[in-house]
Amino acid sequence: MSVTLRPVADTLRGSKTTNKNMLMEDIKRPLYIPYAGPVLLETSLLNKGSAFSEEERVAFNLAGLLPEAIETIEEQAERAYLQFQSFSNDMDKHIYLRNIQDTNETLFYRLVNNHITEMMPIIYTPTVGQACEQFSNIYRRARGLMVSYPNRHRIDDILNNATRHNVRVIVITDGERILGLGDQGIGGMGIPIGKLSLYTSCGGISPAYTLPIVLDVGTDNPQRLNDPMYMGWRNKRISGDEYNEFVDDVLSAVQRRWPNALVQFEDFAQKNAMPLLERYKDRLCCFNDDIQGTAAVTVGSLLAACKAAGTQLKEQTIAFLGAGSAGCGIAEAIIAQMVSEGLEDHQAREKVHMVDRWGLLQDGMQNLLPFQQKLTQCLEKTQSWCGDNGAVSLLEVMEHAKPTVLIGVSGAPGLFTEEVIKTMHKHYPRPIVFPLSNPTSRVEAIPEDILRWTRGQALVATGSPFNPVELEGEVFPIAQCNNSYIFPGIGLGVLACNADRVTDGMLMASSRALAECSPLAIDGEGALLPPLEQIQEVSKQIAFAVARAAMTDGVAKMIKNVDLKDAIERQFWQPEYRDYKRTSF
Ligand SMILES: O=C([O-])CC(=O)C(=O)O
Ligand SMILES: [Mg+2]
Repeated sequence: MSVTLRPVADTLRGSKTTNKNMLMEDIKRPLYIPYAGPVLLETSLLNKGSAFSEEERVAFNLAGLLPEAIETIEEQAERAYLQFQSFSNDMDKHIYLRNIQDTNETLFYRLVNNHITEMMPIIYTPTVGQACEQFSNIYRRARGLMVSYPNRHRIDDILNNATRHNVRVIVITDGERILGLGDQGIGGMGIPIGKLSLYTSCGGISPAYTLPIVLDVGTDNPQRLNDPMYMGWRNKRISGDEYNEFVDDVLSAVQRRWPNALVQFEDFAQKNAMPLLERYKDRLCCFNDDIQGTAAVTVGSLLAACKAAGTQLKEQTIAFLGAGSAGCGIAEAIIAQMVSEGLEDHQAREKVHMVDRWGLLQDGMQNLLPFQQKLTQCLEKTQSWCGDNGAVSLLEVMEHAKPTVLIGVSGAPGLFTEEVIKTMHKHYPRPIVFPLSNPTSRVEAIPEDILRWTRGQALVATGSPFNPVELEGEVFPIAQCNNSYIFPGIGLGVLACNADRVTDGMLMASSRALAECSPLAIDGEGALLPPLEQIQEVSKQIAFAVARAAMTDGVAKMIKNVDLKDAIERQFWQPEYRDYKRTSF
């Protein structure tokens, strides 16, 4: 079933102004542009292809460069969709869409927005994972910035070469932990490109404001290093001081060049992800999507599930498989929410069980990272749970802690076994099971199995998209609990109120706003998360909550008396062609 979200303009407080009209006026205003002829056709942000009008074809020296027919964007999108459908495999579809993105961005977004449910898995998870692995093999055109270590002496020059000048959102990776696929070197660029496509498609951030960056610091992936096609710096990864100084230099240069840009850290390896976030969160407007974005969407989904069941998060007992920075980030966000519901910090921590490859995190364990040390269980509680080797396995946690919620962020496929799930179900009739690892090939268990093992009683959400499951005549929709429900709204909110930091309060606000949009929470039945067709409205609601939290936390530089919902509507870019007027060339 589907729920109709009221448009953000109706649901949010404030005067009833005609946001849509204001936006249409902006679109109607002509753009004065300094390009003509083939250069204009090759400028992807401005190209309209066959939609250039007769007057524009004359004014911009395009006569004879285009077919006779003058088309609307909708007609162009229809043709592009037919071509898209003619490809039988997802990689070819991905290459095809990326090509449209590189030649006509407005058309690309119109097409994607028209078919968001079908195309999101092609431009984003899971197909983007394969596109990262094969990045050099399928390479066509330059996009974004590749800042390589050998070029470290000219970082400012590199940033000056960006084709976009007014950059407001940057997604940056060093390609070391791409989804669950490990080190892909510069192939990691596929991820910032895909994430930023969603910033535009789902969050209405103009593509002119977005910039993907990959830090080319080498790769330790032997397949990439030995591949004659590999296009990155053919070198082992730099590390330690060398790495930190390089990242510092790049981020300082970014801050000088675009002081107002939001920086999203993406798919850094565990050893760097949390330290980078700690180093920059009070210096830059930034967040780490894998730690904080995943945490926000997971807490939002859990809040929705609890609301539907008439309980609170503080009443749940949680188990994690995967105690890396993403898992621990989610755990801390869950604990913060439980504390806000009235638990003491230590009571909340007792409810959260982190299991990694060495078993349950317990007091006194060797080699724990600082963020893991806060998430151990005390030995008095767990000593009777131990197996023969002194470690406590996931199965033993299921047996003894009797969790109601199981979250997988391990990147290790198949570890939610039948025995694990059935043990959980034995103790709790309606288990909540979120195998979140991406892409599809890394999922801890497939939804169909989990539902079969629990006779349809589990509430399942995954990180990658899965089709609904049919079981004994019933159809179960599978929510995609992916940070893509969160980061576009955060970006929109940050831009709408000119925030200069991303605070914990803003992230918590994004979770709560998402939970408010859940069909299951609203109606007590249906999908846990809203359908993708509603993602733009969801992003606006999240943006509103995020901007309000930014104001409360004193990090918004919004001019007084500006209506926030207007600011969000006005910020929201839609793929429409604008009229062009010629300026002097
Ligand atoms: O990209 C995605 O689908 C979610 C994500 O951030 C990750 O798995 O690293
Ligand atoms: Mg990621």
